[in-house]
Amino acid sequence: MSPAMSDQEQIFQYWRDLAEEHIPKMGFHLAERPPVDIEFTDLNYTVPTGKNSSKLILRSVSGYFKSGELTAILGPSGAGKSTLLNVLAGYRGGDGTGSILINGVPRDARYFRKLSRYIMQEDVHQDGLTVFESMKYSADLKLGASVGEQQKLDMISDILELLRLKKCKATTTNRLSGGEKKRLSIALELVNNPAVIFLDEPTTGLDDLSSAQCLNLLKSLARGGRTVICSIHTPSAKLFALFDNVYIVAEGQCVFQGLGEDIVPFLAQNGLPCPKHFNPADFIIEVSSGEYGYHNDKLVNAIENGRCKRWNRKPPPKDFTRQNSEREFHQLRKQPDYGCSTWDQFILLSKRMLSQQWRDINNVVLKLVMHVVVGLVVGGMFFQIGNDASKTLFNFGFCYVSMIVFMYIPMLPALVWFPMEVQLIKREHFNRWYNLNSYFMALTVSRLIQQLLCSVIYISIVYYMTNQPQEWGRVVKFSIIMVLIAIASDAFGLAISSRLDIINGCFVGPAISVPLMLLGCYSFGIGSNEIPLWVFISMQFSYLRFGIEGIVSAIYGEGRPAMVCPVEEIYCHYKTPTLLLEELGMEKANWYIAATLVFFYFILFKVISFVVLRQRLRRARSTGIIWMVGRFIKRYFNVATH
Ligand SMILES: Nc1ncnc2c1ncn2[C@@H]1O[C@H](COP(=O)(O)OP(=O)(O)OP(=O)(O)O)[C@@H](O)[C@H]1O
Repeated sequence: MSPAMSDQEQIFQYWRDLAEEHIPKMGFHLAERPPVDIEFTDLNYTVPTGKNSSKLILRSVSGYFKSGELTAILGPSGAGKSTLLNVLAGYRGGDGTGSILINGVPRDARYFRKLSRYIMQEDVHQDGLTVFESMKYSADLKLGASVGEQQKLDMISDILELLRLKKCKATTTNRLSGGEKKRLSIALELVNNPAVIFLDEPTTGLDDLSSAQCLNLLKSLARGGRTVICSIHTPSAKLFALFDNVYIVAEGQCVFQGLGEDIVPFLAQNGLPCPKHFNPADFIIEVSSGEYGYHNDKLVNAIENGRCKRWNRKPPPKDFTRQNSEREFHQLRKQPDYGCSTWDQFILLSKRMLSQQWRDINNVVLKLVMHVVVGLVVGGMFFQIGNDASKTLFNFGFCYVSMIVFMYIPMLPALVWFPMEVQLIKREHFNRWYNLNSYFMALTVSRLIQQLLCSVIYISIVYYMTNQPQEWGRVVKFSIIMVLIAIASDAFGLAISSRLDIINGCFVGPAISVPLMLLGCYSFGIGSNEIPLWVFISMQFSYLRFGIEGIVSAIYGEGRPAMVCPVEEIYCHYKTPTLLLEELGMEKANWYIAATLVFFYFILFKVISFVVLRQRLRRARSTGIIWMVGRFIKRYFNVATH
């Protein structure tokens, strides 16, 4: 060590030399990348906080993040680190202003997303898949058929080796430790060798050793010519020495940008000497938090809110030329948005969803057993009444109960499961794994298979036990309408939960079902002529109305002959099915129309959840009706906060 070095510089040098020995070497398949430098100027970002109010989170910040460097965005809690990262990655951009240049050219969000990856703070992974399978799906989706099978396997092996995940290759993702989950998040995004990697707090929840290993890995990725930018909470001196560039944010403004070891002279120049043996990262964060009085304006001015490059004195890596980068940019523009076609994505996603569903064997068994038990209970309660003319109204009760069973059983799991799934979709879709069309098609198909199986089990039990008409036509029609109700209810649950979180969704879903059920049965006992016009119009919005019409038509419609009146009964009022249909207000009900309308609602709910999800993934603030409905519910009926 040079004797001319200050104490802090010597400490820095010591940690840096030590870290150098631990930086892993890149595998063959993570070849070096041409440089992608990011420069931003006068970036402002505002979020709405109320009807007429907003909050300015980023205030005219500027900065320069070079390729080949590991950059840390540091700052006190709430300073705006994650927001800056989100805006730079393009994850949020709704109400932002300012310029972002990529290699000196204004960022085109669409192309930029092809060369960057964003690793979010939450390590949510696809349950039920092993580490290797997750990597394989990632490779198949992102690289498609353009890369041979053996090449993909070699690449996966390289990445798993680099991230020390080889030993847990066969472990399912839900059994991984926190550090392993974090490394898997990084591994999944390394598959197509991105040039820019954003990471939101990659060391949160990790112990010192795992944090060091994680940052060493990021450093090695940066060495390969990538631009690696992460937000991070106060790192130890040892970790801090790993960063090539640090960007400190306080109150949405930049208070320092440059080499970590230059923080000490920078602060000293501004009359804030860092105590000896004090971690400069801790000190500047304490200063910007106001521990030693208010100095932020002075620091922001000194660093020109990020415009000053004086402290960013590290030369850019030599090996990469801008020419290469421009060539790569040009090629990127020609590349399709996704690694494989919509059809291939659909096949891969369906395969993934189906294997996840069937591997969660406890859930499959629970669903099947539940349908058997409910079937036996309903069948037992309405035992052998289907052809008994003295129990016709009671049998109508069976039809109604079956419809409610097929509404609640598919809807409630969708309300609970989908908000969690949305977090995964956000990550995978943002990082260009697949488009939403193929995801939705795969989701629909994969859920349909289990629903069909469960429906067949329930229907076989109840239809036989309750002695409904043993005519094939009626059996088929009853089964079809029941399955349609089930899939429409599942789609209804997904439509709600694609906008709301679990708590609000579980409140709103059943609450909306109540009027739908009431509208479904409104005319019972009064006949169709007595229905007020406004109720009649409202009834058209209840898919359950068409559901019950379909069930009743299948059982009693189309000229069913008179039922058997038991000898012990003197008089059976509803012996003739047409009389029952009149009293129910369903004399004009037609099974084909009812089935078509339930199917129409299924499609409508699917379209709603698709549009809502697309809007959420785009992260654009719109004034659309769905956004407003979501805001309204969150604002005035948010049971999650009460
Ligand atoms: N949608 C929003 N509505 C209102 N305020 C918001 C919103 N998003 C962020 N903020 C506020 O903006 C500020 C910066 O948030 P951000 O998450 O970027 O901070 P951070 O520096 O990453 O904090 P931490 O280190 O605690 O994660 C915080 O005060 C936060 O409350």
